[in-house]
Amino acid sequence: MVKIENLVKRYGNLVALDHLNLEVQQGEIFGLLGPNGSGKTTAINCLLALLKFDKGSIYIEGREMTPDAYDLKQKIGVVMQDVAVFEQMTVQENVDYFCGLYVADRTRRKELVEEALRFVELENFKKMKPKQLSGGLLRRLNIACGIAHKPKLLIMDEPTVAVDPQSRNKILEGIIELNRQGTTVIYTSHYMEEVEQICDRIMIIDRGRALATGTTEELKSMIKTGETVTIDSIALTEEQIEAINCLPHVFQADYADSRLIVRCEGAKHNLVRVLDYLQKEEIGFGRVFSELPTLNDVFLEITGKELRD
Ligand SMILES: Nc1ncnc2c1ncn2[C@@H]1O[C@H](COP(=O)(O)OP(=O)(O)OP(=O)(O)O)[C@@H](O)[C@H]1O
Repeated sequence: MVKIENLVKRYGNLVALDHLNLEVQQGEIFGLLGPNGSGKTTAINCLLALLKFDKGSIYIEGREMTPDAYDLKQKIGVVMQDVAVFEQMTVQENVDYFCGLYVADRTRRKELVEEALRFVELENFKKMKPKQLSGGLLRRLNIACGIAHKPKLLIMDEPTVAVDPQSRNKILEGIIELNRQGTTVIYTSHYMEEVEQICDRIMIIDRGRALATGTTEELKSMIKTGETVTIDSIALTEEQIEAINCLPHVFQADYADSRLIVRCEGAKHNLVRVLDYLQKEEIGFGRVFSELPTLNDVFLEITGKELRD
């Protein structure tokens, strides 16, 4: 449904997108995951033909996307990072305005606006002005404005930034429901948990480059880490850290601020082996936990830095 080939975008000397390739299939929720400044918004703005780029091409439904490809734009819904609504209009008037950019027929539009307000659960707020809404409700209004015309392709750029957990869950559930109804979704975020929760496939992006693409399982299977054991409130000597590093299936043991983090390959009894060693050496410790790999581990192994803020 969407194909981006060799996209290069520079802002002066800064290369914001560096030969980015991306393909989104019809019916999927595709996640673009990367830290702040990695190029997600730039990619979206190029995709929407809002931004000129230096090199590459963009196709939607097999047709080249250009600023005047109005019939293609008709099929797209956009929810940008910053809430963009009219302060002087009510909730209902806002949704009607944005829907009106695509749907001229008033009767049909009335139905669509009501449906969108129901979908984001803002029916009881429709006469209110945006400034009377909480942050979470305002986000939901922004979403209603983007989806009312029933786009085939919905592009959402970090729609949950600064949203309370309850509204965030509602937004994520809403995206899954829209997808069930047939909408293809491109979703950008720097929150690995929510990308993992809703996306069928994920592209990890950093410094404008695609680092890896696949399902969550595929991405996690690309890395060495199979399990991470963390032990708090522990005091270790250099020799003991080295000994832990040499335990079977351990490939990296880091110790800092009284915390030991042991990265192991996927194998049985990793935690037991570490604890056995500590017991044998009579080393005391506090909280212990073991985690399966996360997308942060994928990012960390590929880039050497954390995805988390
Ligand atoms: N208009 C601009 N002029 C100059 N540099 C820009 C401009 N817009 C973005 N950049 C730079 O391009 C790079 C990519 O930014 P972009 O906003 O696309 O990243 P992002 O992944 O969407 O991050 P965020 O989540 O913070 O929006 C960053 O280094 C950013 O500072």
